[in-house]
Amino acid sequence: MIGDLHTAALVGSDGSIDWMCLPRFDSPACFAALLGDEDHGSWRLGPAAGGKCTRRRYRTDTLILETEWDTPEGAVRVTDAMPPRGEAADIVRVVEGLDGAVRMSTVLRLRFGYGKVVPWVRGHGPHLSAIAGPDAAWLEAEVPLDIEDGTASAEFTVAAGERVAFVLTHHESHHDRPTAVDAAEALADTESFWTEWIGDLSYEGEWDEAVRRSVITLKALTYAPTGGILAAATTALPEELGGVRNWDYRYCWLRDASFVLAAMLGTGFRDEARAWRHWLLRAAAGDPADLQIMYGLDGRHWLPEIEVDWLPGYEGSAPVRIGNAATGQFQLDVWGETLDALHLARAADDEADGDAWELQKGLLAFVAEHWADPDDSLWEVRGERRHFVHSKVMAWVAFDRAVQAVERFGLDGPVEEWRALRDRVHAQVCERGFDADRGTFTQFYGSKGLDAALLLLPMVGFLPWEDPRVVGTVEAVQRELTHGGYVLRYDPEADSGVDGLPGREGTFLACTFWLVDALQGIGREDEARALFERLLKTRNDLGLLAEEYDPATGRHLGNTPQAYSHVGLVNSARHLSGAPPAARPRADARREASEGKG
Ligand SMILES: OC[C@H]1O[C@H](O[C@H]2O[C@H](CO)[C@@H](O)[C@H](O)[C@H]2O)[C@H](O)[C@@H](O)[C@@H]1O
Repeated sequence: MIGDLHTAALVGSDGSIDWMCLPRFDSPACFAALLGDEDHGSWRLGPAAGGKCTRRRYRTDTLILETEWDTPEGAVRVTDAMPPRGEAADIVRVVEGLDGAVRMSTVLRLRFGYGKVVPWVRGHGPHLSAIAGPDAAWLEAEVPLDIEDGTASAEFTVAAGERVAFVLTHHESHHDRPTAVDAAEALADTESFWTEWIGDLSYEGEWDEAVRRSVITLKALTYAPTGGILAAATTALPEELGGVRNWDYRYCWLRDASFVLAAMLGTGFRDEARAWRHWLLRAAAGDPADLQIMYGLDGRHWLPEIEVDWLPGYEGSAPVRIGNAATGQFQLDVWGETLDALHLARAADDEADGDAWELQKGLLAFVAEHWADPDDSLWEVRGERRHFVHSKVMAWVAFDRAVQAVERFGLDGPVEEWRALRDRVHAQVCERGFDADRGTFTQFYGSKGLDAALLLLPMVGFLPWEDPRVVGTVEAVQRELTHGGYVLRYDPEADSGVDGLPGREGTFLACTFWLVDALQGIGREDEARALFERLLKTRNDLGLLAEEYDPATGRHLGNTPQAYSHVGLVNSARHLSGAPPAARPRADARREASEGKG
């Protein structure tokens, strides 16, 4: 991935950019080969003989990608970057001869509108323009280009020490052509931006390189103009190859963003936390009953889900979806996660209240009225609504953080009512959500299934780590919900199918990081470390993680790179390096546990 905090592009190991939406992450793609073939839009730049690179890496602590090929003719490097956004979006690609003289080729197929629209492509001396509908792009190339059927291509030779630069600039078609950036200056600006940004990192634990790459990836998934945080940079990468579990993640989930915020605050990035809080206050303004579980990058509410029939999908995994119908779901956990994130922000930042507290009181009134309703859960199931245990626990979190806001921070509110609600939810979960015969909490009240989200119960302070019900749950998840040593979110076949979808899916990387934290929390540190090391090996060659992983094939599944997974990596590294594995549980929960009460 390269990106400019407005959008991102995915570059293959063959030097082809196969995914890119312009001008924003959630705009229609102009390169959609990832979900079809090269005719759905791609830009290849590499040796004319083709093939995968010999090696690639990010230039230290930046999003500047260096891809190198060793060939029989010599060696060559392509450096790709998107400089900080100025007048327009730019992609800079610089070919550099390292050894010998290598024959190179480039083929640019711009296909706007998710691969459907072939633009008019015209040459203008040393550059070309491509225009269709609202989109226009200009390519500055230092080699002559052939143009045929909307495709621009060139073959050229680079000898050691020579450089050939390409700059692609996008703008709305009704605007004049923006000033093209200078490739060398743009690379220098990109390097300065990232190097300065990472300077705020306060992490001093083990696995420093992996943590640095993960926080850079999280930053790259933020939309700078609004502070919104995306779940992932792609749509429709399948959770099962050939299956239908293909969703659009180019939006801001309150849950995912709350997790990112906690990881960012834990590693010293307060500006991002503040920007996200402002985004949240704008997005959630209005009636608290209308709070959505997700919004667009700018806080927009309407994200209708449609299926794109001209894209065959990644390795034939159809449908390709744009938009996300989960927008309209009731996921009770989101209120708890949002209130927890604002609670964390309050503890870290003096400016965190004001309007934010008024919003929180409104959210609490809603939870007080609806915590006993069945919901769609954090897994956004498309089956029947249930009384999901994790959702109820997050309602407990909502009231717990409200009580703490009054007790610790002196804010105003009906604290007695919140205390009473907190106790009622706690008692109900312990009575109806725990299966004493199996010694574990269950996915929903009365369920025979398990849920990896139950690993979070001690993390949020619902019960202490040493409580036998926590230990039993961690052990049950490890025993029954793992595949090849990695954790599934839940068993889609338990309870006659909970998610309403056909097929199965890969193991969920965020949940596997939660198991690392849980093993450490219950005192099995060696196992936690071994699992963490194994998880690090699932990163791709650039340190990136998708949403899911198939241990049988060693392949990533689901959208990529995914914020959830990188949050998991950062948090587990912090915990294993000595940060407490959770906000410490309430003293009274500890006491109740030791007295054997619910
Ligand atoms: O499994 C069905 C659901 O899958 C997606 O949701 C998942 O991704 C979200 C974004 O990272 C995450 O917040 C959620 O916990 C995950 O289950 C998809 O977005 C849903 O539409 C779909 O129903």
